[in-house]
Amino acid sequence: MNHKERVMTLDEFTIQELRNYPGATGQLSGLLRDIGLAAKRVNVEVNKAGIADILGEVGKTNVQGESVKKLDEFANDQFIASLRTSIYCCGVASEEEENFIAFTDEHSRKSKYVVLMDPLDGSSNIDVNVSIGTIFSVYRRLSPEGEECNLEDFLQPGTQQIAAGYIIYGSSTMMVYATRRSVQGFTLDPSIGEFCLSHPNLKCPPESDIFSVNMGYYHLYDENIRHSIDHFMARNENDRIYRHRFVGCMVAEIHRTLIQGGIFMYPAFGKWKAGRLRLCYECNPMSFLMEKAGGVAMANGRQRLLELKPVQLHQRVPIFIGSKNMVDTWQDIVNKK
Ligand SMILES: O=P(O)(O)OC[C@H]1O[C@](O)(COP(=O)(O)O)[C@@H](O)[C@@H]1O
Ligand SMILES: [Mg+2]
Ligand SMILES: [Mg+2]
Repeated sequence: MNHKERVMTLDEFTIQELRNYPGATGQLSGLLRDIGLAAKRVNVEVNKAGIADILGEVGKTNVQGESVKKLDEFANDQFIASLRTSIYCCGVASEEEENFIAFTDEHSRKSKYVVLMDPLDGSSNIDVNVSIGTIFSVYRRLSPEGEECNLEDFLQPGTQQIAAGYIIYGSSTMMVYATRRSVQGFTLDPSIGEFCLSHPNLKCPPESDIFSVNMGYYHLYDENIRHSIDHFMARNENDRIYRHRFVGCMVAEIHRTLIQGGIFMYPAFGKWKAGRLRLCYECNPMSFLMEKAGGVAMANGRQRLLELKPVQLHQRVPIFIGSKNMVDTWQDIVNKK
C-alpha cells in the first residue's frame, strides 16, 4: 500500500458518516464503537484460549438447556458490561440471559436503543480452534425515553432494525455491520488494536456454487426440504456442480455467503420442530444484513423472515438465506413440491 493511502478506522468511518448525514445525532455511531470495544476484549481472550483458562464448560446450562462454555459466559459479561457503561443503550437481551436486562441509571434510561445479541455463536467450535462469532441487533425503543425499557422494545419485527451485524473471530477478526444505508466490513489490525475499513459497501453475489446445510440431519428434514437440497447435489458428471460447506457457526456461514455468495439453510426437523436458530438475535440480524447486501432471507418458501413478529425472546425459526438467485431458485423448488 502507498504510505499516503490510509485505511480508515471504525471510529474515523463513523465520524465521517456523521458529516455526510448532518441530521444524525451520533448515538448509533457511539453504540457501534462500544460494541467494537467489547469485541476487542473478547478477541484478546479468544486468541489465547488454549493457554488461558478459557476453554471448556462452566458446568451449567443456559435458558435453552444448552451447556454454557466459559467463553460464552466471558463474552456475555463483556458485551453487557460495555453496553451498560455505554450512554447509547437502554437495555440488552442475550442468548445467555433468560430475561432482558433494563439499564436503570439516568443516562441509559434516556438513550433510545436496545441491543439483542448472541455473544458467542458457534460454541461447539470453541474448543477446536474453528471460527466463532458474535451477533448483534439494534432497535429504536418503543417505550418512552427516560423510562426503563420493556419487553415490547425487544420483540419488534426484524424489519424495524436500525443496525445489525457480527464479529467473526476467524483467521483474522472482522466486524461487519449493516445500517439502513449499507453494509461495511472492518478488519482488526492487531498492530494498532483498531478495526479498519477493509470491505467497504459489501454486496452479496447474486449467484454462487456453494450450498450449506447440516447434512447429518438430511433424512430428518421434510420431504420438500430434502428435495430442494437434492437440487444442489450432482447425480452425474454433466450436472452442475455445487460445493458443500458446513462450519457449524452461523457467523462463519453468513460471512462466507456474503463474500462468495451461496445459500445457507437451517431447516426445522425432529426435536427442532420450530427450527434450531434463534429469531431475535441470530436470524433477524443476519437477515437484515443480508438483505441490505442485496441477498434474500426466508423462514419458509413463502415467508420473508424479517416480517415475522417475535412472541418471545428465545424463539427459534428455520432459515434459508443468501444469494438472491439461489434463494429464489430454492423457493421455486420448495413451493412446487
Ligand atoms: O451443529 P449443529 O447442531 O447443526 O448446530 C450448528 C448451529 O449452532 C449454532 O452454533 C448455534 O449458536 P450458539 O453456538 O450461539 O448456540 C449456530 O451458529 C450453528 O449454525
Ligand atoms: Mg448462536
Ligand atoms: Mg451463542
